Amino acid sequence: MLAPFCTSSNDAAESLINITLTDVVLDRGCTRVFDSLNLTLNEPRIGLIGDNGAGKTSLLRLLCGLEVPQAGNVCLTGLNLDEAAPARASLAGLMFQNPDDQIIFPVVVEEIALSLRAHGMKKPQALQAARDLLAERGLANWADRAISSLSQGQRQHVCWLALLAARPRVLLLDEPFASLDLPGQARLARDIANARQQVLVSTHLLSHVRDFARVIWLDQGRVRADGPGAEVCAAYEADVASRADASAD
Ligand SMILES: Nc1ncnc2c1ncn2[C@@H]1O[C@H](COP(=O)(O)OP(=O)(O)OP(=O)(O)O)[C@@H](O)[C@H]1O
Repeated sequence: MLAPFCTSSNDAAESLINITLTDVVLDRGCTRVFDSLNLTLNEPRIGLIGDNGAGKTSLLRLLCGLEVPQAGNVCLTGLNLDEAAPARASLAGLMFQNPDDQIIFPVVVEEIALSLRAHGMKKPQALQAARDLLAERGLANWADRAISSLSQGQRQHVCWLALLAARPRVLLLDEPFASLDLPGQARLARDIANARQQVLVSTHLLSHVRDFARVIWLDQGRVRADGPGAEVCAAYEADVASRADASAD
């Protein structure tokens, strides 16, 4: 039997891990993305917003060890990326912007079972638990479907279920709503609200983070604003509107 994926907000608060970035410098290719970035990320729900290329994906990739900074430190629970490496998959898990960058197996049930096997389940048990998870969600008929037969939004849904099954302590979601239809967005928003883990969400759909206690607006690799979602989203929208007006003149 799987542990429940959702719990009360009190339990979510109890499972917070301390994330700090200190003087982080990150280059990707010939682009300097971050130049001395400092952040402490301790809230249960944090939104990341900003223009294309602002650094949202790069920040999420740093937190799960897919990017290594040229200088500075990224620490999870007080451990830097190297020290945290053995436990990293159980600390932080990324849902990629593009499902095809995340999905490994050709069939839905195998992809979700992979996440469960990371917790030591044997293959037959993991496959059965993956089927049970899909059935609980009314998706039993997806189990044996080829990933290649799913739409982009359906693949994103599989990625979300695989991440939930992996149960890392921090869920890093890179534009998770991008390909979802409106019912899918509502379902994912409800899942995020109920998740027992700490959640960082990057999105261009501000309605999904406006109610968060904390939203960070990244602008060309720098923190332009950081505070309650309603305030930071309003500031970003005002800036976007003023740039649109300026370019129309
Ligand atoms: N694979 C890469 N190689 C080189 N540079 C990259 C790579 N990926 C991103 N960059 C650069 O890093 C910077 C930050 O990109 P990043 O993907 O983090 O932005 P983002 O805020 O997630 O953008 P978007 O909203 O378009 O997803 C950009 O200048 C981008 O061109």
